[in-house]
Amino acid sequence: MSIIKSAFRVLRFGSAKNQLFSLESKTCRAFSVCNKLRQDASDANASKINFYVDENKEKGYAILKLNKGPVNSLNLEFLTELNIQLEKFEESKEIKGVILTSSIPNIFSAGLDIMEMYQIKQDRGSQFWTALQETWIKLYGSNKIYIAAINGHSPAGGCLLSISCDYRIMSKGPYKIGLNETLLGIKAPFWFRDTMINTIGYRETEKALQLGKLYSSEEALAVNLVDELADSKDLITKAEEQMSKWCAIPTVARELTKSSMRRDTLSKLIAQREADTQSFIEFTQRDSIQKSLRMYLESLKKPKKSSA
Ligand SMILES: CC/C=C\C/C=C\C/C=C\CCC/C=C/C(=O)SCCNC(=O)CCNC(=O)[C@H](O)C(C)(C)COP(=O)(O)OP(=O)(O)OC[C@H]1O[C@@H](n2cnc3c(N)ncnc32)[C@H](O)[C@@H]1OP(=O)(O)O
Repeated sequence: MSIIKSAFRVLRFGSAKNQLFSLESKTCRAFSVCNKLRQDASDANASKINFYVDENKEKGYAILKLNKGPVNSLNLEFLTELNIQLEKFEESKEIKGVILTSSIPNIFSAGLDIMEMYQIKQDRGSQFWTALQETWIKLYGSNKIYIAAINGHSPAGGCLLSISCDYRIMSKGPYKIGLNETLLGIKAPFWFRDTMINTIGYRETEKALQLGKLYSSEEALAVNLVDELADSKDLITKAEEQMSKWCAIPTVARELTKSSMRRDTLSKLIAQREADTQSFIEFTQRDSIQKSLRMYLESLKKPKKSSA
C-alpha cells in the first residue's frame, strides 16, 4: 500500500499534469462502415472528446473508452487528460474498477504518437515522457481493478496500457498486440520490458522484445499475454462479467496482494524517473533513431492497398 501512496506523492510533487499490420477489412462494405465510424471518432476528436467515461456507481465500476481518432495514439495532451481521469477514478469511493477500451473500431491504441519522438525537442519531450511514466504508474500502481477490453490493434504503448491492467480480454479477429519497438529501431524501456516479463515470463519476453513480435489474438492467448478471447460483440459483456467477479473479492486483501506483486517493478522507475526521462531524450535525439523514425513514419503514410 505504502509504495502506491508514495508513487502518488512523487507524482504530485513532480506535477506532471501536465505495419506492421495491414488492417484490411474483408469486404468493401466493412471498409465503409469502418471509415464512417473512424470519421465519427475523428469528428469527436476535433471537438476534443478524447475519451468517454460511463460510470455505473450502483455496480461500482466505470467504462473508459479511448476516442482519439484516428488510432488513439498517445501524445502529451491525451496522456495528460488520461492522467487526470485516472486520478479521479483513484479518488472515487464508489468506483472499484474500470474497464479500459476504445470507441474506435479495430483499434485499441496505436501506442505512442510517433510525432512526439520524431524531431523531438527537449522541453516537450520531457513533458511527454513524464506524462507517459505517470500514466503507467497510475495504471500499474492503481488500487482499483482495471480490465482491458482490447477491441483491436494494440502495439507498443497500446500493449503497455493493456498489460498494466489486471485482466485482459481481446476481440477475436485479425488484430495484433505486442511490444514491437525494435521494429522502429527503438529499445523498449525497462519498465515496458518488466511489465511484459511480469505478464508472460522472462523467456517469452526476451524473444518477443528482440523480435518486436506482434501476436495475433490466438497467439496472445497461448502465451498469457491476454487472459481471454471474445467475439467483438460480446467483448464488453465479458469484461463486465469479469469485473463483477473481481469486485466481489474482499477489497483490502485484493489491493494488498496487487500492491505486493507490483511494488518492486514500480519502485524501480519511481526511483529514477528523471534519469529515465533524460535517457529517453538522449536516445531519441540520436541521428540513427531519428532516421529510423522517419522511415517508419513514411511506411505508415504509404497508400494502403485495396483488399478488393
Ligand atoms: C541506450 C538506450 C537507453 C534508453 C532507452 C530509453 C528510451 C527508449 C526510447 C523510446 C521508447 C519509445 C517506446 C515506443 C513505444 C511506442 O508505442 S511507438 C509506436 C508504435 N506503434 C506502432 O508501431 C503502430 C503504428 N501504426 C500501425 O501499425 C497502424 O496505424 C495501425 C495498425 C495501428 C492502424 O492501421 P490502420 O487502421 O490501417 O490505420 P493507418 O495505418 O492508416 O493509420 C491512420 C493514421 O494514423 C497514423 N498513425 C498510426 N499509428 C500512429 C502512431 N503510433 N503515431 C502517430 N501516427 C500514427 C498513420 O500514419 C495514419 O496517418 P495518415 O496517413 O492518415 O496521416
